[in-house]
Amino acid sequence: MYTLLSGLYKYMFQKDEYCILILGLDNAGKTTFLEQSKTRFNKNYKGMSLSKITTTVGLNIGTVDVGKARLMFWDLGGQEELQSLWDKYYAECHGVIYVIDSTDEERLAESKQAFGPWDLPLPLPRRPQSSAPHLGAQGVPQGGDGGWTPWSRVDI
Ligand SMILES: Nc1nc2c(ncn2[C@@H]2O[C@H](COP(=O)(O)OP(=O)(O)OP(=O)(O)O)[C@@H](O)[C@H]2O)c(=O)[nH]1
Ligand SMILES: [Mg+2]
Repeated sequence: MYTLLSGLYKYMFQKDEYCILILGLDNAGKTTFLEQSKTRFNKNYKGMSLSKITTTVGLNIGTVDVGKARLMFWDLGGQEELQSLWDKYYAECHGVIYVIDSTDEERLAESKQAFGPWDLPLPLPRRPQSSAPHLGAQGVPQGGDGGWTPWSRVDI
């Protein structure tokens, strides 16, 4: 009986959870985008002043509920020395938002390069999960394949 009721409860109220990476060069506007999304979609969220946002060292995590989906955004630091950490998150994410400051023409080539050398296979779309992957001490996803779909090569 308990199993039946808990299954029904989960079916009715549990949200499918998706992890979305927010990538892009430093100063591109990733954290600002995340804060704006949280303010727009989370009714009770009192957004922080955008002028207080400082460069991200590590990552910021933000959750936004949209209908039956829960989007967990991982906003990673974009500084050059932090870009080498990006690929640690690919296997655990369902999607990527790549932010470009279109007014910063001088850095467009750099932005393309940071996005471009993905000579790596990207994961296929993954099925949603009921709980977020475990993040280790440095905020990097830890262990286990979580039953994800195998990787497949995608050319950009
Ligand atoms: N005018 C304008 N300024 C923006 C916009 N988005 C972000 N900014 C400004 O750009 C600067 C950098 O924004 P962040 O959100 O910190 O950039 P980031 O990509 O998170 O940078 P890192 O954390 O260093 O990787 C801040 O001064 C923001 O106020 C935008 O849409 N328009
Ligand atoms: Mg940031």
